Formats: sequence, structure tokens, C-alpha cells
Amino acid sequence: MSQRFTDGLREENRPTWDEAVGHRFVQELLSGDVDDAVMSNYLIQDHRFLDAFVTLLGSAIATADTFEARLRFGRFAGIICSEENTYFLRSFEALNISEALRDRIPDTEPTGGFAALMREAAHTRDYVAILAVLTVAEWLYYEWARMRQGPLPENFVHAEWITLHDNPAFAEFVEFLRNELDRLGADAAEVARDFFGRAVQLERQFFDAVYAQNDPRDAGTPRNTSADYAQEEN
Ligand SMILES: Cc1ncc(CO)c(N)n1
Repeated sequence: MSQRFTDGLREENRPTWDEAVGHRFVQELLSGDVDDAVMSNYLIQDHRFLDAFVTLLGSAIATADTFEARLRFGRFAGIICSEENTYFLRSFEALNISEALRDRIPDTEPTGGFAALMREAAHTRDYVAILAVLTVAEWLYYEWARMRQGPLPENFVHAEWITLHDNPAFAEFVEFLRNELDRLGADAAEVARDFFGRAVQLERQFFDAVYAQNDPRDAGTPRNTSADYAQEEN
């Protein structure tokens, strides 16, 4: 039996893939031990990832070569734009992160890099390039989420981020993405490898970045001097 095209792509990126799937953030999330500051950094950045991701899903709907695939992407986009987006909003509320505070936090480099990569893939209008990025994002998340061995964490912010990526419908969607890329990628292997490889790198860097920042909520604490307040007003 020959190896699936997507298995080959993953093998080419194996060390980085494993570093992402087994990342400290993932381990702490699965055990429910992620620090609130780290989770806040992650969710603020990932909510922006989601914006670019929806754009990419739109380009998949536009470029897919079958009606069946278009329907799948449409149904998935529905979940991302409803249940997943409201998960973020409920989590921001629980972590006491206002919209104003979020607006003050700049993009990290991997967030900007991911948005650029997704925009680039969408602009190619090449279904294979688009599929390669989508497949990394969803397959890699499915792989870490299903590693959980103990019970779900009690905190819904942790638990729901796991179950959103480890449930039968999500597993089926990942399998669909892989089948699509298996079906079409071999004839456009260079494009597939390029976008797949860059996406895997960014996934690891995205996790790294949440530990390289301060508590984002400090950006919302009042400063010490009235001069600072005055500056803020202007
Ligand atoms: C950075 C990143 N990669 C993948 C996913 C899963 O869609 C996500 N939410 N964020």
C-alpha cells in the first residue's frame, strides 16, 4: 500500500510538527495548568488568526472543484463563525479581557506571518495551496487535542478549546481535508510542500510566542502618574 501524499508532507516536516504537537502550551492546556496570562496571550492572538482563517475558508469555497467540497467548507465555516467565535468572546469575558484592551495589543510576529501566509494562499486561487494551509491548521490541532489522557480540565476556557478540536465532526473534517490534498496535491507537489512547510513552522512559532510576552492584562492597568493618564487621553 502506498503512503498517502499528506503522510509524506508531514514526514518532511516531522521535527517541527512534533515540536508543535508536543509543545509546552499543549501540555499545560491538556492538564488544565495554563497560566491565565499565557492563555490570554494565546486567545487574543488566535482570535486574529481566526479572522484570516475565515478568509481562507472563503477562498476554499470559491476554488474547490466539487459541490460536495464546497458544502463541507460552508458547513465548517458556519461552526467557526458561530460556536468557535462565541467561545472566544465568552473566554475573553471570563479572563477579564475587554475589547479595548485587545485593541491595544499588537500582533505577534507569528500572528502576522500566519495572516500573510493565509492571504497569500487565498490570492493564489489555487485550491492546492489553500488546502495545504487548511490541512496543517486543522490536522495539527486534531493531533494534539486527541493526545489527552486524563479527564477534561474543569475550566471551560481550557476544556472547550480541547473539545472544539477533538470531536467526531472535527475528525471527519480533518480526514476530508487530507483526502482532498491526497487527491490533488501529487500533481502540484511543489506548491503543496511550500505552503504546508511554512504553515507547520508558523504553528510552532505561534505557540512559542505566547510565552515570550508579558501578561496582556498589564496593558490595561492604570499607570502611576497623572501625566501618563493625560498622555493616554490624547
Ligand atoms: C494558530 C492556529 N492554528 C490552527 C488552529 C485551528 O484552527 C487555530 N485555531 N490556531
